[in-house]
Amino acid sequence: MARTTEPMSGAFARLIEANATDWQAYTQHRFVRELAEGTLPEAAFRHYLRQDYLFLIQFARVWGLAVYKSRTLAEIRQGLDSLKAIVEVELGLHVGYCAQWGIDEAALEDLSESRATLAYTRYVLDAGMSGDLVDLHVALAPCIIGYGEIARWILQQPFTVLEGNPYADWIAMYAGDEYQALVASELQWLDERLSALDAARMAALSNVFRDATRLEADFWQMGLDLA
Ligand SMILES: Cc1ncc(CN)c(N)n1
Repeated sequence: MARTTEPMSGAFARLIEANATDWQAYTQHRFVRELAEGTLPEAAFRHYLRQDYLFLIQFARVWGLAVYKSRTLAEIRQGLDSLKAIVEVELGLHVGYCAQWGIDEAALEDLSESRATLAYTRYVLDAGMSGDLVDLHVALAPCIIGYGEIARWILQQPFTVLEGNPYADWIAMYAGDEYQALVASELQWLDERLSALDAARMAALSNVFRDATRLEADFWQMGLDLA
């Protein structure tokens, strides 16, 4: 598990710096702190897990859109690999994990999306539809890179308790090497693309990043509120 949070230094870091307050409100949200302490009410976590299943389905559509928005074969492969990873691996793991929390697959099939899930997922789809592949990846960054940072942050906090913490598996999954490698490759992709852009384009992307970050924070809040 990754136990250090080295500060980011590439072009993507500029998006975080420009939206530091929103980024902190998301990555250090009360939901995250209570996960780390193991004090999060289980009903809140179950609600989050259910909605996250619906989130992942929409997330698969986002990668389908990324394939469509690709200009090169390498980009098509990247989108396709991510789409396959969600549909063939992540959703299966999520269903298995939900079962451990007493949520069976039939119950997942029956769910309807909360407003926070709708708002966030459709925002990302729209950012991709109306923009290009960079807009799409920037809208996804709070999701992909954010969870990696959250897991690393949790491991560094003095209040974090892993022993006997019902959420320890969840923390380990996002702090684990496999997820952290995904984060590193997404960061590299973004750093390469963003470093070539001018200030006006970066300012527009910063707004996309800010909105998606706020919608991630709302997703945590939705879990706390059981909304
Ligand atoms: C809402 C949300 N955001 C991010 C992730 C992790 N990619 C997730 N599973 N769910």
